Amino acid sequence: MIELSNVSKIYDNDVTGVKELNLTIQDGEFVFLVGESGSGKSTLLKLLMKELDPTEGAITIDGEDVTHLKRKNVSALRRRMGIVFQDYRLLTKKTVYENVAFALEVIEESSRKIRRSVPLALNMVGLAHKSKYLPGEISGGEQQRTAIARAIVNNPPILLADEPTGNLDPKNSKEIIELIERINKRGTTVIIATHDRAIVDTMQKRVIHLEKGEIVRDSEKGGYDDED
Ligand SMILES: Nc1ncnc2c1ncn2[C@@H]1O[C@H](COP(=O)(O)OP(=O)(O)OP(=O)(O)O)[C@@H](O)[C@H]1O
Repeated sequence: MIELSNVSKIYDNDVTGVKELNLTIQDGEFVFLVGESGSGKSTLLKLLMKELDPTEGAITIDGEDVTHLKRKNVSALRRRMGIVFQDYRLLTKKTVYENVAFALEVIEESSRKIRRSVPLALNMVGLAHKSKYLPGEISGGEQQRTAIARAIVNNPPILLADEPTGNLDPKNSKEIIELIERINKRGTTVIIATHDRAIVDTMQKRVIHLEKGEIVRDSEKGGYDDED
């Protein structure tokens, strides 16, 4: 369970990122964060992945207070999170297989575990047949699927995604969201920041709407613009 209690982030230039957020996300939930550009979606994700510390308030993940963590504890927390970005962030000189394997190499997993886990993750995202390709040789949708394989290869309980379909056409966007939904159905908690109305409207999941850093709507199931 992820809990935010009265969480605010004020940037150094006095700009409010998010303000007095109170939020509980249960294990296994699928949550969309929506709102205009600048409403605080990325700030909230960065607080969860501990790229930022809150100015005020408290964050707990699975009962552990993670409001302020030392660097080595941030690494331990990140092992429990898969993270996906709009721009994929793949290593351009490594193959699809090597990009996914790299996520395990940096946490010093055994080569046996890597040999076993990488093909499973690539199968999950439907890319086993492209494992020897470089990112520049595959489509944007396939690059994002590679990034998702990298994010889930260690079976993290939480998957965070910041505009994962932002660079994709509607068909690829739908495929990516359906893939993330399959990952969610295996039990992973999913939190996605998005502008993509069509996706949010189709999926009918929990929607948290931010405006100027504040939560203005939290619907258990709904579309992008639904009233409560
Ligand atoms: N590093 C930073 N320093 C100062 N202000 C920032 C910083 N990052 C974000 N902000 C400000 O915090 C507010 C929230 O930004 P945030 O990036 O969280 O919004 P967002 O909803 O993710 O927007 P987008 O959809 O454009 O990514 C904005 O006013 C933004 O300008």
